[in-house]
Amino acid sequence: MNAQPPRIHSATFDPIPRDATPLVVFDLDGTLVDTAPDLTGALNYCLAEAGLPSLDVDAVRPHAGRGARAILQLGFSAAGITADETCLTNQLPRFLDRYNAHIADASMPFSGAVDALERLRGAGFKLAICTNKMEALARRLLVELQIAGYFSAICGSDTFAGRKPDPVHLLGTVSLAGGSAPVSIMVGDTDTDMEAARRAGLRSVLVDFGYDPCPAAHEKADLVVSRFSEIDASTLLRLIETVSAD
Ligand SMILES: O=C(O)COP(=O)(O)O
Ligand SMILES: [Mg+2]
Repeated sequence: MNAQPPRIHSATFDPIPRDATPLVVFDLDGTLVDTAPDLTGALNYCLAEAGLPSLDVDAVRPHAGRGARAILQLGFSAAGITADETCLTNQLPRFLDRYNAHIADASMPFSGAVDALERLRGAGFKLAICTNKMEALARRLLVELQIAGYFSAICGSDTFAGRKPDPVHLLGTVSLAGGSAPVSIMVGDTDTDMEAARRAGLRSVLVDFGYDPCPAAHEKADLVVSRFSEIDASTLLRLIETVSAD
């Protein structure tokens, strides 16, 4: 059983509805789950089929949040080959089939992530996923990791007409989760996430252990954390109230 939604002391701040349940929207790759190992596995499968050398996971990790095409491009360019659109379009189904079949072989939630989900749910927060992964892949990963049940909505790059940083993606996720933007927070690892939050009018938390915590992402984030233990109910409620009072 979930606890009662925490009280947000918002009486003086328009437009937060008094009875709104706070919502935390998580990015997936590089934020909740370290997906780089299985993305690297799918890449190396394609490279091997093409007779090209494999890449180490550490070489792929900084690019792991940029989608399958970018990861394929990285692998081919490391072998000195410029992969044109036709090459990428040909490789993509192979990559995605392999990834789909091995999506949780070695991918793991980051340290403290599941405890944070448990803690926030216990404190009455709603939780959701807004990822630029395709929705079916995101769902499969979360189910295989046995954490899908935490989320009121799981929205991927193909769920709505736009994807992050298009605010349509984030606002659609908030709406599907039954949340309200003024009491919602985006937690992510890239500038794409921080920019989506800014455009959608959500508070933002940057995890600096993710795949691409660049200076622009730091600049846009309302809060930067280095571990999940820093993400607790009181910190997030304070963030909602503080920014609301601006
Ligand atoms: O797969 C991607 O393109 C990125 O996924 P993310 O939005 O969960 O980081
Ligand atoms: Mg990410």
